[in-house]
Amino acid sequence: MMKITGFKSFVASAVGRQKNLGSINEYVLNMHQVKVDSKTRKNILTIDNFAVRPGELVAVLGPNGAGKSTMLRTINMLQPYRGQIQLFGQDASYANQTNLRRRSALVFQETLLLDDTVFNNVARVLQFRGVPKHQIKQRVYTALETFGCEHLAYRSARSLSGGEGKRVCIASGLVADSELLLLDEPSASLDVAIRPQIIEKIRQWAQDRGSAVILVSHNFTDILNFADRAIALFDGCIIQDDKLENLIRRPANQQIARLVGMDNIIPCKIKPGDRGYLIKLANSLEFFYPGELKTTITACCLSSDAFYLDHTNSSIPYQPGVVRLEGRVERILRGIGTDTIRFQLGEQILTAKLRRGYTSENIYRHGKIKLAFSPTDVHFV
Ligand SMILES: Nc1ncnc2c1ncn2[C@@H]1O[C@H](COP(=O)(O)OP(=O)(O)OP(=O)(O)O)[C@@H](O)[C@H]1O
Repeated sequence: MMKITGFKSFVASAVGRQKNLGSINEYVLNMHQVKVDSKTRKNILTIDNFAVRPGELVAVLGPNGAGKSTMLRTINMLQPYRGQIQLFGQDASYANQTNLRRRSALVFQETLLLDDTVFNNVARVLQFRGVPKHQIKQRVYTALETFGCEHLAYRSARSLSGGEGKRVCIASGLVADSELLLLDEPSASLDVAIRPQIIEKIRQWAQDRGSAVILVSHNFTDILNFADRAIALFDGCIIQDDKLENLIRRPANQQIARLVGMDNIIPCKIKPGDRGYLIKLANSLEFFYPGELKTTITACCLSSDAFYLDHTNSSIPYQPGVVRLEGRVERILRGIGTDTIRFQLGEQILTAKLRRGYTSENIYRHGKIKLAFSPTDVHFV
């Protein structure tokens, strides 16, 4: 009787909390007002709201020490926290944590394997989840094969190289087909040639099984190949949570612009006019911007692929919708298909990416270069 009363009050309080956190099956993860402190430091993590739907592929970006690993550990209930975390519709503070852990998997940044064979390390994950014995061998081999380590099955985990160990950790993390995968730098210590394949295999594996993934990575190529959505974490707080494309093209501030590798971040001043704004860049270039802008803007971001070669006569100084400029070529970095041109404009060095055919014939180091861009390709922060 006591147990039933206890259960009823647990359900009632869980239902109360649920109102803050949305409907039960809509999300695999829902964080609300979550704070993590350590003994020596406050606010390692401060997440107001963050939710992940089944099957979503979310990347987490942030500089060293931003709180990315802490975030994954907190979601995996390895870190004390205040606030509300709901996993698979259940409040993580009150539900059976072992059951919740069986439905998610964390691949740590460090290679963590027990002193046993590779096969036994991976098989243990399935044993912990109560998978019938007769299924274990085949599932372990499928995971090992997918991540290119079936030949290591009976090697001691201690004898593996860094990259081999990492692949075995990925196989262990994915073998149970969990509904939520938390991956902390899965491609770190993998060689450059194999990295895109492994990331693609993780993506494919997750999509085939409808698993949601939260991927932490410093490697921007991994993120581009993997995620649909990305969050930028600074000082433990989510600064931007957006489609990956928006995060790259429309970063919320200069820090994120730098983090996503925005090539040209140019300080600017803006002056309101009749039909828009006059933009004065620090390198003395001025142009007219026809849209709405916030008055707090301090810089203009221009992706290197927004530039194109200006073949027109520069005696036509102004044409609506086009900004023209003349710079001095400092460096030409030859690439496949496109060349990267570093050029000086006023006091600043800017970067343009141009199609190879043009640059090899017409552009020389220390020569002049005439470029143009559209004001609508500029993003202001
Ligand atoms: N137990 C702890 N005590 C004190 N500070 C801690 C503790 N755990 C983490 N931190 C600090 O919290 C911050 C976030 O650490 P975390 O490992 O989550 O960062 P990260 O974004 O994963 O960094 P990296 O990209 O370098 O792996 C760091 O400044 C770290 O030093």
